[in-house]
Amino acid sequence: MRKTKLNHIRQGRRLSDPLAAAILPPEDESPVEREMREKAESEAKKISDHIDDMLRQERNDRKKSKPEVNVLLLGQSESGKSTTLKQFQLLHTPAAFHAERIAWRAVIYLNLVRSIRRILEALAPDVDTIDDHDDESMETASIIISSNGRPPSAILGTRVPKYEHYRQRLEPLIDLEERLIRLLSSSDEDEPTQLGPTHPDWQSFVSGNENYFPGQTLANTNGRPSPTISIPLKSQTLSSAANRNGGSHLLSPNGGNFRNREGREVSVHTSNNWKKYFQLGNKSKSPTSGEIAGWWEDPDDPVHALNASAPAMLELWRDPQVRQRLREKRLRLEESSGFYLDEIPRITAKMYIPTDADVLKARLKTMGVVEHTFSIPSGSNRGVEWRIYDVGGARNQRQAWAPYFEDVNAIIFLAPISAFDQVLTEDPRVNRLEDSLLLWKLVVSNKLLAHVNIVLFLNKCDLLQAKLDAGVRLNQHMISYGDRPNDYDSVSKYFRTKFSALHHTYTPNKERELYVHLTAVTDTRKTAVIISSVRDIIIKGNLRNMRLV
Ligand SMILES: Nc1nc2c(ncn2[C@@H]2O[C@H](COP(=O)(O)OP(=O)(O)OP(=O)(O)O)[C@@H](O)[C@H]2O)c(=O)[nH]1
Ligand SMILES: [Mg+2]
Repeated sequence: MRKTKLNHIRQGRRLSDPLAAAILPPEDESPVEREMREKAESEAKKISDHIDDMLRQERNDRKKSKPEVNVLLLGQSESGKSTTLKQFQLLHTPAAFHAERIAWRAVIYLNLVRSIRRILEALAPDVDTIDDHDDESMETASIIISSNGRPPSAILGTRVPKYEHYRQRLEPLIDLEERLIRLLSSSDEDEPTQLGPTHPDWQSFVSGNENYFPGQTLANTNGRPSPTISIPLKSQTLSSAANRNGGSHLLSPNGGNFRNREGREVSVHTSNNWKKYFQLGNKSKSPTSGEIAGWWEDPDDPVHALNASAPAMLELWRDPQVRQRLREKRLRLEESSGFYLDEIPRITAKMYIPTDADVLKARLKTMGVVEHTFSIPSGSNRGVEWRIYDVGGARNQRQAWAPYFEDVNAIIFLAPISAFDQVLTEDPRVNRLEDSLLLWKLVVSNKLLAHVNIVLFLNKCDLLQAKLDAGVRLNQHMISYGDRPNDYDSVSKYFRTKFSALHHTYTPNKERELYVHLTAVTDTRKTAVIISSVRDIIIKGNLRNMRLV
């Protein structure tokens, strides 16, 4: 019966399907041969079914894989981009954020030491002979520029008789600053780029050459540079870094003079490398006893030098003549990392562990682009994979932004509106607010970004409020403000209108809705609320079109 059927098929197919005919069993197949053939066929089927299963699984996995949202944080340097990223981390990956808290200790120490150095620089008796505009180390100083370009009180002012006394007592901080920078930027054998003059573009980098682009010399994918961070550095530190690495002197040491005016920056990788030394666990084992010990038991830990200088720092900061001199020079340390000055005993304590707020305030300038990924579950269980890119905002960093424009879904643009009386560190001829407005115009008018959701954070509102309360008048810096009231509500409304008008005029997509928030991104509670509303806007607005929800 079977033989007849096979013959029938054989004859039929022989004419119509040569392939089927070729794989049919031979006509004179013996029972043993048939058994072997059927066994082989069954094996082959098992393998084939297994492959089908795998393909099906992959297809399902692909369907199940999380949709992605790419968010770009943009804005000038010190606008609060990295702080916003930290808030996202705190909200969505709190365990990782807390685990890293201890590593920020070094940055906080460095910020504090730097504030002390800036105070001493400001108190130096013949400081008035130096033009404030040349001071690149005044990274976040808020110096109000009078009509002749110099603070009026810089010429005459309170003398601080104890200056020399403070200078001598605080001299160990110079070495400490150098050490902290060295520890933070200690090179790793495995890293492709190391700190030091062996870098071919080192010279142009330290000289602030606009054409310097880290991505051209570091590992680079899709035109996207490797992330680096940069920490403030003063010249003698740089020259000792050069010495250590066997390179030539770029700047000669000046014997640790506090009045060194040539603040420079040096870049180090953000790839967790800088966190390594200060992470709990690295130094927590005693080399002799093998017992677990706190860093405070390690005599080499920088906390000891800092702790020893604490009484002098406190005395300096509490000296009414010092405060008066800072007021006269209109040096607003609270606008930079000066906030640690109010917490000297806590921060210099041997067992100090940074709080969330301390980490949010820690200032570490970004160079290149830092990426942070996390998942946010949505209504359907799949959730959405968020990628947040934090870029360097200084002028010579902005060329690194463009490669990220292609696949971005949303932009959070930060404009620090308290900066209306400040100038750019990288170009002291440019008012910070003017730069923000210009940058904003470039972003909103960009055709590549025409269909990207844009959220605007008018940031540093807390500092704006304090500044206006202190009597600083907006119309002295923006003539167009005229004689409108100088209070927070009127000023913030004015800025909101100004930024919105630019968007309205220059956007290539007239349908695009602009979302504006008045923010103080160091404030965790308020920022959490804003972030969750921003998330909804991004998901519902932009991503609906992409069928991600
Ligand atoms: N008081 C106050 N401080 C803020 C606010 N936003 C940021 N800061 C502080 O300002 C400093 C600069 O903030 P960052 O987040 O590092 O600025 P950035 O935009 O990342 O700067 P770059 O990396 O140079 O581009 C940090 O010390 C922050 O803690 C704010 O709304 N209020
Ligand atoms: Mg940053």
